Amino acid sequence: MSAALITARGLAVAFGGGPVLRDVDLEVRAGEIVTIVGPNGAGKTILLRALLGILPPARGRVTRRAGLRVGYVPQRLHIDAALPMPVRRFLSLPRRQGAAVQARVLERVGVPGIEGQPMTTLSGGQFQRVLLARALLAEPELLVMDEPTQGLDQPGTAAFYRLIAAVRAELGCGVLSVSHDLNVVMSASDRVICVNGHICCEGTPQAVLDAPEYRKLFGLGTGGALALYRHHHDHAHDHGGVAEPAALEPERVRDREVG
Ligand SMILES: Nc1ncnc2c1ncn2[C@@H]1O[C@H](COP(=O)(O)OP(=O)(O)OP(=O)(O)O)[C@@H](O)[C@H]1O
Repeated sequence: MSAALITARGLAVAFGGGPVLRDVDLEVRAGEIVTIVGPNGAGKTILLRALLGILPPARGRVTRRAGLRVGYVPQRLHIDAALPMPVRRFLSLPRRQGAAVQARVLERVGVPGIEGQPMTTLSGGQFQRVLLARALLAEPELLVMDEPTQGLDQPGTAAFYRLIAAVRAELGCGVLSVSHDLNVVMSASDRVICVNGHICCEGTPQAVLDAPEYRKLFGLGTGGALALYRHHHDHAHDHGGVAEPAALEPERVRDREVG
């Protein structure tokens, strides 16, 4: 197996009120698609930011491979509607990119020829693809994405993840993303990590897909992915004020989704 691109050991992140994330051990290797799932406020974005070195760890260590090229697709990006920002200018932030390079990368992400279109007039799917295009300009060895399909419908989401799979195959990059699209995550990831203030559970989606309980649940809204929690979740949460949402309580989920 290839060496890790990025590794966290005993990672904790704290703000004034105490740790929001603790005891995180993880690594992402070249060519691997790893997806972080978890409830709202679980610390997913914080984890990405700590891995990227934007937030300092309160404890533990993050190691990035020397000279690692990272492409980052942020969760939200507000573009001021009053600011004329055509796609071509956006793609040249922060580094100027030539027309041919821009045309190629837009084509690559499935939105050719939109260089002149203002960012504010793009559809949700086009906008996300332009964000991805900008991240790809870094020729990343590791692509990090924070809820890249937020606001997209199911087919749009599925298409986006198919694109990510193709990009991974082409570039051989590692992909680390946060996602709420739990059913899609199941088929689009090599490994799923469930975070709720710490790593609750992790594993291959296949192991979960093979479980009879999962098959029973699969396809029923978020039921399939919630089966993941049910499958591995064998401990209580009593730490640091991070609440365990009722929606993730295993048996209740089962009753609600199957019954
Ligand atoms: N700058 C900050 N100062 C203090 N607390 C913060 C700060 N940023 C995040 N937090 C807290 O850290 C916790 C984790 O936040 P984070 O944004 O990582 O959640 P998340 O899992 O990405 O949630 P969501 O799915 O809603 O995006 C939350 O309780 C949040 O309130």
